[in-house]
This record gives sequence, C-alpha cells and structure tokens, in this order.
Amino acid sequence: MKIVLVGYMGSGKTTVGQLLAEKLNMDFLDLDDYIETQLNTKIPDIFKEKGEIFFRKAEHQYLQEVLEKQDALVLATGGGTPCYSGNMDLINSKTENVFYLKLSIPGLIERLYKEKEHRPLIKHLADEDLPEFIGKHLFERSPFYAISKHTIVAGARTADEIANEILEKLV
Ligand SMILES: Nc1ncnc2c1ncn2[C@@H]1O[C@H](COP(=O)(O)OP(=O)(O)O)[C@@H](O)[C@H]1O
Ligand SMILES: O=C(O)C1=C[C@@H](OP(=O)(O)O)[C@@H](O)[C@H](O)C1
Ligand SMILES: [Mg+2]
Repeated sequence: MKIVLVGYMGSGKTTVGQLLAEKLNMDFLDLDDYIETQLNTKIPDIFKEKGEIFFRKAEHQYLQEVLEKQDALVLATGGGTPCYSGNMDLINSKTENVFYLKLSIPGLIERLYKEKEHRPLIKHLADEDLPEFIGKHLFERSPFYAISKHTIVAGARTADEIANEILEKLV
C-alpha cells in the first residue's frame, strides 16, 4: 500500500506522515529528505546554488523513483510537489490513498512565522509580508491539491487525530 500526503508548507505532512507510518508499521519517506540525501545538499542550498527549476526537476525524478521502487510506504511530499511536472497525475496513477492536509491561511501563517528559515520560498520575506504571500500562493496551488482523493481538515487538531482519520479512510 502506498499513502501520499500533500498540502501547503507547514500543513503537517512530515509530522503526520511519520506518525501514520509508525501506526501502520510501514516505511516513512519524506521526499525533501530523500532529495537532500541523494544530492548530499540541504534544500535551501539547492535553491541557492542551483535554483528552483533544478530543484523541481530533481523533485520530479525522485518522486518517480520512490513511487516505482517501493510497494509499501507513507510518503510526505513537499508543498510544491503537486504543482509541477504532472506530479499529481503520477501520484494518482499509483494510489488512491492520496490525502490533502488542508489548513486555513491563518493556521498556516501561525506555523510558518516560526519556521521560515528552512523554507527557501519564504525565508527572505519580512514577517508582515507573509500573510499576503501565503494567501496568493495557496490560491494558486489549491487546484492541484484539490485533485487529491481525500481532503483532511487539519486545523486545530493534533497530528494523532489527523493520522487516525487517515487510517479510517485507507483502502
Ligand atoms: N496537527 C498539528 N498541530 C500542531 N502543530 C503541528 C501539527 N502538525 C504539524 N505541526 C507543526 O507544524 C510545523 C510544520 O509541520 P511539518 O510536518 O514540517 O509540515 P510540512 O511537512 O507540511 O511542511 C512543525 O513545527 C510541526 O511540529
Ligand atoms: O512549497 C514548496 O514549494 C516547498 C516546500 C518544502 O517542503 P514542505 O512543504 O515540507 O515545507 C520544500 O519541498 C521546498 O522548500 C519547497
Ligand atoms: Mg515537510
């Protein structure tokens, strides 16, 4: 069984994915971690040294690789993964267990204020510009996230509650 989590930066994909894999006793893979290991470079450095287009090509290549090589896994994608290179079609062709972790804009802002540093798309923004950026960016990305089979409302709930809801919906 393959389970794939998608959603905006800060929506909890990595946290919930890890917990879900533990509950199911399955392998967990975070696509960003996988890319960092394969390229031996941290995500912010990949963006800085090679640029976003290079990152998106690598992201697509490694997404294909992990979906091909492992039959059973919980995969946390990056926030931009669904929006490039036909990645959402690829994911949907491999499994029905695709979950969009949906969080409100205020919920995302609250989390991302504290977590800007590791996220190259927002680290350069002043705190007061974050709400406008996230609002616009989420609007652009939402159509891609919405192609997921399942949408999980992830606001004001613990990672444990979210993982349990996903467990109930698995096929
Ligand atoms: N259900 C939750 N409730 C409260 N905080 C959460 C929850 N899920 C994740 N977080 C916190 O939100 C931040 C972003 O989570 P993370 O799993 O890295 O998101 P993503 O991988 O989608 O970017 C982390 O600080 C994490 O501890
Ligand atoms: O939204 C994005 O385009 C990105 C999200 C990040 O992952 P998280 O969603 O886990 O922060 C990471 O892939 C990279 O910084 C780009
Ligand atoms: Mg993550």
